[in-house]
Amino acid sequence: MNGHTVEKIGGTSMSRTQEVLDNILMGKRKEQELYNRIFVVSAYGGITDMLLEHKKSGASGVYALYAGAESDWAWGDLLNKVGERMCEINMEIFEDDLSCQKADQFVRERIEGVRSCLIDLHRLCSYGHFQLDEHLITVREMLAAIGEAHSAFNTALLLQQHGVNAHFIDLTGWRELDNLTLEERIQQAFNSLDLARELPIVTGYPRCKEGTMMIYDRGYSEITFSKIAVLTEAREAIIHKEYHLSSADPKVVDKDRVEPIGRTNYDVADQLSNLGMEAIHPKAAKGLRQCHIPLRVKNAFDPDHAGTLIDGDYKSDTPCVEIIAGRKGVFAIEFFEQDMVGSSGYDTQLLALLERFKLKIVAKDTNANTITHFVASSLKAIKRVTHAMEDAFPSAAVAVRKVALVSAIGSNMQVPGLLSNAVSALAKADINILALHQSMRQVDMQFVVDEKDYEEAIIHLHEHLIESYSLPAPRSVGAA
Ligand SMILES: Nc1ncnc2c1ncn2[C@@H]1O[C@H](COP(=O)(O)OP(=O)(O)O)[C@@H](O)[C@H]1O
Ligand SMILES: N[C@@H](CC(=O)OP(=O)(O)O)C(=O)O
Repeated sequence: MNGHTVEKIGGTSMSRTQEVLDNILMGKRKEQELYNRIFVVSAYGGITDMLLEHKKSGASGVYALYAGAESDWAWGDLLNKVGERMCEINMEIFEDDLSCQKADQFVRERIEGVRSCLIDLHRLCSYGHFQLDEHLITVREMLAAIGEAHSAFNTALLLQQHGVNAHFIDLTGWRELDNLTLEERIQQAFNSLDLARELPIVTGYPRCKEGTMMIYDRGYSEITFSKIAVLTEAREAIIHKEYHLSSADPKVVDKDRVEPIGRTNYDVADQLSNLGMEAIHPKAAKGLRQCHIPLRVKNAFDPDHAGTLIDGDYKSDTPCVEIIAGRKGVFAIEFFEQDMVGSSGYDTQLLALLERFKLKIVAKDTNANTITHFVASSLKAIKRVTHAMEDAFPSAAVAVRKVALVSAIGSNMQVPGLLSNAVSALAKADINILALHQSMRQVDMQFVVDEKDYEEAIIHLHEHLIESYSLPAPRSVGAA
């Protein structure tokens, strides 16, 4: 294990550049304290959404317009807008004209390079021998890369202006003819770096043989971050976020009511990430967990606070709920088939269909004749899969409903009474529970509610299970 840290700055935080510079990148650090850190940066907030598609609403970005080919040139107009937005960001960051010009020139080169590839591909595909579908994943990779190249280039330039020996580490493989694996690309970049004297600012997007977007898709910068931490044997991995990892989303529960979480474990982090909260990408957590590298989640704007320490072994001393988290916009696909009773194999076939249409399963439940999958995907994909289910099982009834999931999560929840408290908190708030799940490991209790009840459910569960919760007194042996 080495003495350095690997640190990731998310897109929302990156947009507050001056604060990031004052709190994280430089702060009050003296010369030597600036080094022995590796920074992995995400694209500025909203940029990847414009390049690909909006992460939450699904609204089309350049990629979606190009892939959909609904309008031949709409993607080009949007690509212009991305370039303009990037140059606006440059202007906000760089006070001197020379640096701003350098940053604008960098943006122009990348945007125009990608544009000419996309136009050429369009032309090639007009002959029919080249099929657009076969190249879309490469298009997606190329577009995504521009966002992180921009933010990493700017951050390195800004630090150099402040006298720091910062290096722009471009893992996007721009105009490089090699075809390296992720591991090879990282090793190649870090082989010749002296971490004691050089501060690497690394693109959160890496181009690699495996296909970053194909395997990890959105949120990929956390994979890069985790792989770098593992390969360079970091002492600690740190994620800087917009908020403290809190007992509930501070945008839903009043900021004064939520508490930062001091410690938790990777099991809890997986549950959060499954709900889309992305405390850390599950595939990123795996590498860190296996190499025993502790992960710290810090609030980018509260630098003196130690943040949340996540490691493999932690269990809270007393049983409690640590976080209330949830996800809106989930579709419940209910598959009802009376012939299912007593026979097996239905589940395997349904899973194969969900896999074929690349639907992300967030939760599922089953009984004698019904299997319900709760999935997070676009309505278009849901319609496709339900039609496929109806075709494959003509006598089954398939119903779809939009719902929300709300979970109470904790590293040690094995105490009687928690579930009944949760259910009564929701009942008191007049919230109808559509389904509920709890596994025997008892790291989470999950409630399915109508989408309109999402916020209220989080607020009430937080109030009753965290704010005003005290452990039930143990029952004495022999009590009546
Ligand atoms: N328990 C929680 N603690 C902190 N933030 C949360 C929690 N649940 C949801 N969030 C939301 O997560 C968002 C932060 O997302 P984040 O992944 O940090 O963005 P980025 O990666 O762009 O920095 C915030 O907008 C916040 O509302
Ligand atoms: N910018 C990319 C990669 C990423 O990880 O971003 P963030 O750290 O802001 O979630 C995305 O939006 O998918």
